[in-house]
Amino acid sequence: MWRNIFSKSANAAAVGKANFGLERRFSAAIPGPCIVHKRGADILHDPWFNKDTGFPMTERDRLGLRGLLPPRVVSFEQQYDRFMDSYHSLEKNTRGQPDGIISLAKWRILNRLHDRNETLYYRVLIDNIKDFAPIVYTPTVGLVCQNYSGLFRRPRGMYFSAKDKGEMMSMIYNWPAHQVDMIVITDGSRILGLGDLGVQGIGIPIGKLDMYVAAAGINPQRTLPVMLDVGTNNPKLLQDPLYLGLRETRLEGEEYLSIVDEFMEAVHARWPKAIVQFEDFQMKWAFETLQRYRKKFCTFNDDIQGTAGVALAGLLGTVRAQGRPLSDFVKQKIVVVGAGSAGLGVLSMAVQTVSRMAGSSETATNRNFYLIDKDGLVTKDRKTIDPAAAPFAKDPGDIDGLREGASLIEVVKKVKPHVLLGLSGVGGVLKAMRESESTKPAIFAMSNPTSNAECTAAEAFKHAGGHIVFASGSPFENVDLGNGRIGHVNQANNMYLFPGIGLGSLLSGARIISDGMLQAASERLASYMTDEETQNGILFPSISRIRDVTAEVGAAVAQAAVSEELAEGHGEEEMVEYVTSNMWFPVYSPLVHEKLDHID
Ligand SMILES: NC(=O)c1ccc[n+]([C@@H]2O[C@H](COP(=O)([O-])OP(=O)(O)OC[C@H]3O[C@@H](n4cnc5c(N)ncnc54)[C@H](O)[C@@H]3O)[C@@H](O)[C@H]2O)c1
Ligand SMILES: O=C(O)C[C@H](O)C(=O)O
Ligand SMILES: [Mg+2]
Repeated sequence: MWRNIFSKSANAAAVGKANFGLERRFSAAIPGPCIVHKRGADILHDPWFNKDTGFPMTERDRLGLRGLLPPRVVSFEQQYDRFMDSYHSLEKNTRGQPDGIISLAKWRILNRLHDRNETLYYRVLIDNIKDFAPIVYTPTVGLVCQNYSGLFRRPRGMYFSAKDKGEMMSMIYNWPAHQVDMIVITDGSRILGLGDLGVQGIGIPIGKLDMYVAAAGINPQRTLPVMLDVGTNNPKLLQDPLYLGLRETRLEGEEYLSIVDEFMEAVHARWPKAIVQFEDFQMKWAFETLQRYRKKFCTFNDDIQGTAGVALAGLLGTVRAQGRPLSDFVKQKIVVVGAGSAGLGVLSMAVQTVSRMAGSSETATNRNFYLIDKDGLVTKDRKTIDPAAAPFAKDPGDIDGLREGASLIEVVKKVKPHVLLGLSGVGGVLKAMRESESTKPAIFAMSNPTSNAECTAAEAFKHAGGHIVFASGSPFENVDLGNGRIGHVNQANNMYLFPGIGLGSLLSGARIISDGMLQAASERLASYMTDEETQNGILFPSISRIRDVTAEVGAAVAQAAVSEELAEGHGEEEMVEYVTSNMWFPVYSPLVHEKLDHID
């Protein structure tokens, strides 16, 4: 019933019964044969096809592998168990060492498997997503990026640099896969909350695409991580002899945009339907590239749009957690700290939602939202204000004694917000939240990685009170509040949405990714939780349910695309089933060799 509250929702309309008319893009759970164009040792060295000791004898004969492997054939299950045993031994052997050392050791063992045998890698990742996501994704991926030049062994993905200008249209054909569906690109300029890491930021697209495979069932052979190396302004990296990127300061202005334009043209010339996700671009380029490409290509910016959808789902969940009707969202007082791509993305989606609920214009619905950046409360009195932040600047007449640049603590004390949402990496305000007007105030410490979180979960429950709702961008353990009470920790991370946004767009064949599709994604995530869960402060599902959540989100996105006539129709009832049945799942497929000169 709750799902129908958004009466103007883009996904509300049931759509026609016709199939999308697309060929099935992903292999189904029962594997069909897989065509390979190589033989012998070349297959053993190709992680897409390698089965290690798992090649059956018939296949060893067919592919010229006899004698290249020890004679015993080991089953997939045995290989799986052997890997997990090694992983658990590593856990035991590193116990007591510093966290960073342990995390990197875990990342190395997983990365070695990734480089050797992708089928086994993705199977262990999917089955153990709760334990492995914090290693291949946030927070360890941040540490990997920081140490990337030293950790580098084998390349993964593609690197387009400022030196490749004029070459990209041909370079794109160097990528070995015939079809690419999903691309995640970064220029390394704002990696999590760690700043400009230049070429080392490639770890982020790799980690995001791992989540696409694990959560959305995108075939890994159809994913492409991309680094756009336009230099770095990080003085440490510029002086580091081991640094693997261009040792030049970043391109700016038209020079910068011409590189991104060339990349986008090259990608879409080869794979016209590929979806491009922009990730961890500094704010000015995040907004600029989104506006530049979103009407022309199927593309979205995860930090602006994915984050906004996840935060909105959490904000709506907070209203439910407070035992109030969803329509009370229009009355929620929300303080957002951080006026960057993420904070502004959240605010604009929240404003759109309030204006839809209240049936009023967006300018009239800003009253309850407060924006704070490194210079304090953002008001119209500010001398220079970023155009993207301007719509959220407070009217000095509206802020009841607060002034331009008021500190976070002043704002929280005065406003007594229902929700404090951090996307800036700054903390220190928790005690003030005790004075919130809400019976169940919410704290969203969304900055990543863990070291940049606005506060830890334990600090939040200790200082703001055991009754709060808490969510963080990076994972924390639940908190023991004593007397058998548990402070539940939610992970408010865009990983709950971007895989479904990509999957739903891909399967529907949508031409672009519209606001309606993003809104549908967010609402489906919000409605995924039961009333009982939200009342217990559980706003987001456990990550172990991420494949199921992603199927739901993907279906909502596809339905919204259909109802906006951005894609062709499909019956609502079958949509989740259709999406689920198109998810790739890692099993060994029989390999069949085909000579390349037999292909047209
Ligand atoms: N949980 C998630 O899903 C998620 C998604 C996107 C971004 N993030 C995290 O959010 C953070 C910000 O990302 P972004 O893209 O908006 O970055 P950004 O660089 O565009 O913006 C950072 C903002 O923080 C503000 N800031 C810096 N110091 C401050 C201070 N002392 N007090 C108040 N504000 C201050 C800056 O003025 C700026 O407005 C990063 O740590 C990122 O990892 C999390
Ligand atoms: O990468 C993440 O974990 C979330 C988000 O995209 C971020 O930039 O922090
Ligand atoms: Mg990001």
